[in-house]
Amino acid sequence: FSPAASFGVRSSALNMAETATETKAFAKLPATVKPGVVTGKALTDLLDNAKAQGYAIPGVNIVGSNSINACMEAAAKYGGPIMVTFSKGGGQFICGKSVDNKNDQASIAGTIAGAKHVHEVAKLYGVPVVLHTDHCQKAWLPWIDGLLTASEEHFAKTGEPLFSSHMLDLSEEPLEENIAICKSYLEKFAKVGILLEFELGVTGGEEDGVDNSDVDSSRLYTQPEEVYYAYEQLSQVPGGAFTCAASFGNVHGVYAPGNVDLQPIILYNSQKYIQEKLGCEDDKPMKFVFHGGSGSSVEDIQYAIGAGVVKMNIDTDTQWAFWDGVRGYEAKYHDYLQGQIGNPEGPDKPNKKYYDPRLMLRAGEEAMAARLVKAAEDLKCVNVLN
Ligand SMILES: O=C(CO)COP(=O)(O)O
Ligand SMILES: O=C[C@H](O)COP(=O)(O)O
Ligand SMILES: [Zn+2]
Ligand SMILES: [Zn+2]
Repeated sequence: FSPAASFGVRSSALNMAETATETKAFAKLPATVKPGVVTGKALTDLLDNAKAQGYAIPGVNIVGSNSINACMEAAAKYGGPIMVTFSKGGGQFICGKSVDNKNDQASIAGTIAGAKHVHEVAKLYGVPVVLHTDHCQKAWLPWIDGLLTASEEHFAKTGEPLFSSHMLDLSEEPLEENIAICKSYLEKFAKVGILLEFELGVTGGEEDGVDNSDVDSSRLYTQPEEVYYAYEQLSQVPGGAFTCAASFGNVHGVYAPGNVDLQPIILYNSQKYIQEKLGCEDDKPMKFVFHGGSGSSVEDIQYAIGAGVVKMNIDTDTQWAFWDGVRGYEAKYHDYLQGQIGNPEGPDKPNKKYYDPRLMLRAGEEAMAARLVKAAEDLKCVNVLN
């Protein structure tokens, strides 16, 4: 099974250029996966490896260079890959909230700026980084169109797209329309080696400002027939690579115990159904994505990995971690942070060394990175590089 067989096709001139500036390969990962941004065939190789070895990669929502760097710092610590994920709102935030976002211009510019930051620095962290975008409903497709144009330009220059993968979340639309739009985008993505993540069913809680807390609970649980329909349709795209965000009761956010009823068995049932329909050897033909990872139990997470989950999204818990780091900093240095001058050491003592924003932001980064190391442990994504 190799839906992306044609990814990574490059001109021989580009191949020669790559040999000249050779980057070291990782011992435990396929040779195509190198430090820096991972796209095309290298990405499908990485996900195949995750599926075969039984680990999943953290997909982390970021909002700027602090959270992006915390992701890469964590990946270097736990010794595994990371997926840096831009939401439309996160991209807009990187551009700056004061900028008019007409026609998604700020979201597009900010997401590209964030991606370029990663392209520039990722190799210095020595880890494979997947550049991904999060939930995109139908009305937001112009955001993805802008990013696709940037990837096409990047591909023309370098033979690789700017972004590794995009999620299209058309689960508000009827299944046939959802998959038809996904298919038309996958045709464009495949030409430049971008992977598609599509969604079936609804992620509960809040999803990019859409409040799904009242949806009929049956919509929170995807049916195996829907997964097979999507698989069968999207497999028709030459060179297309895709993952599926199926709903098994996932909810964005963290709630009091008893409010979320995860049923990852749905993923097993879907795999079994597809395998029977296809008559294939692979007992996990679909690569699944676990949304709403925050607050999930290690048991549910590892069960889902056994059913073919290769990525888990985490946002709320890393938001909390970043804040908790800042909060801890403020608590520790409270008496040095009440004015520019004057602290417990004397009324004339300057406090510049305490209120420099880098100090509290660094505390946030450290706490976020520590939370991501824990996530990677839960996902069995530790020490998979060498
Ligand atoms: O699914 C997510 C982003 O798409 C993250 O969900 P959580 O905020 O629940 O971790
Ligand atoms: O599910 C997580 C969302 O994609 C994050 O969206 P947001 O940045 O608009 O909060
Ligand atoms: Zn959705
Ligand atoms: Zn999500």
